[in-house]
Amino acid sequence: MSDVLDQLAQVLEQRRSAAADTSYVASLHKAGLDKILKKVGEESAETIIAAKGCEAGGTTSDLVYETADLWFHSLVMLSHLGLSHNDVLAELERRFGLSGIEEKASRSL
Ligand SMILES: N=c1c2ncn([C@@H]3O[C@H](COP(=O)(O)OP(=O)(O)OP(=O)(O)O)[C@@H](O)[C@H]3O)c2ncn1[C@@H]1O[C@H](COP(=O)(O)O)[C@@H](O)[C@H]1O
Repeated sequence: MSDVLDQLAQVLEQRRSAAADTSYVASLHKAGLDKILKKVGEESAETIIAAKGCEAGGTTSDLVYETADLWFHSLVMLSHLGLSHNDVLAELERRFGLSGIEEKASRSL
């Protein structure tokens, strides 16, 4: 499945120099970081609402759809700043197996 992320990262990179009137991603890059962050914020809020709806007995498909929107716009944000999902995956890999409780305790030493 990470093939999808690799392929999407390539497309997002290409869109940094594409015409804004033919591509949604290019239009976000052209509009700039503040516009991209606004979309990340909106999609975060929509994901929270979908998760609450899910807990209240709503469909899981809404939550999956909104989370995909959030991930997608987060990937555009990373790409805009010269980063990719690989940077985030490397950080998750570094943390893998490290208990969150132990990590927090080590910060207060
Ligand atoms: N995965 C996505 C993807 N997910 C969501 N979206 C778009 O993100 C937008 C979500 O915004 P909203 O739901 O808030 O809708 P909106 O009200 O129209 O948005 P605004 O006008 O408020 O900005 C919609 O236009 C969706 O179509 C995506 N657009 C593109 N991709 C991928 O990016 C690739 C490149 O896209 P283009 O750059 O458009 O060719 C595509 O081939 C896809 O793989």
